[in-house]
Amino acid sequence: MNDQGASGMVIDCESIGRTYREGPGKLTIFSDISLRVAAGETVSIVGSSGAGKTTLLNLLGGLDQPTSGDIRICGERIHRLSEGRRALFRSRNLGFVYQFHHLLPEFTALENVMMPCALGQQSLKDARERARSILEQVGLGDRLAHKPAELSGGERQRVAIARALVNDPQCVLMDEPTGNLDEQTANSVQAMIESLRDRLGTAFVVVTHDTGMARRLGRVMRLEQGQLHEDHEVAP
Ligand SMILES: Nc1ncnc2c1ncn2[C@@H]1O[C@H](COP(=O)(O)OP(=O)(O)OP(=O)(O)O)[C@@H](O)[C@H]1O
Repeated sequence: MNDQGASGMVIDCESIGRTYREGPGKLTIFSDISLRVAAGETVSIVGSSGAGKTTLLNLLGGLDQPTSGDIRICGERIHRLSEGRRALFRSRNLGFVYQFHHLLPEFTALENVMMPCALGQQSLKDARERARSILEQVGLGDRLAHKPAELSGGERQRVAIARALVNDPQCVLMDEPTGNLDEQTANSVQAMIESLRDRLGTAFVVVTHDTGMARRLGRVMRLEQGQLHEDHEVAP
């Protein structure tokens, strides 16, 4: 696991911008966004559709390159790493959860959660033990051998969260983690994220349209018209 760099921040981005080419012109989504997230902190990012929330999350996760500015994750400028080193860095330090679980249908819950361990140094036995333990922590100790089709929507999302946590990342990036769930299931997944946050000391950055969930998770930032600012109306 990397340390958190000189600033002590898990995420420290300074004045980042992302511009897309659009035919002969350019589309600037944002040009000057700064964000710092401390170890164990949970930050939700809200904002209207098309504001650039997913774009920002992809930059934080090293899945996209900024047009300008500096992104440090655990002290490392990920956008400057080669593709191979970036992939390794991501697998060691970051976890990802999306609106749709993206589990592999032919594998069991346990095998799906073990997958990210394949990039690491762990033995198969250690990886299985780690995956089993994290599945127990998300309340799925009795669903290890179930394939995704044999799980409910909420259970699948719990498996996806367990998979994001299996390598003990410093930070988990979530894009609409409850967006595909009914209200009751969304509430239970949200409660689980809160409990993991309190127990594991992992930082979470959660993109969501659910301002109620954002408020309950803690610090809320709003991305609007290219600006990211603290949202005190939504904040508790
Ligand atoms: N690869 C791309 N090329 C050009 N434009 C893009 C690309 N990816 C995203 N965009 C544009 O960037 C803007 C921001 O998109 P983004 O998906 O980040 O918004 P969002 O805030 O996450 O929206 P939503 O809440 O609807 O998911 C949109 O106008 C989108 O059309």
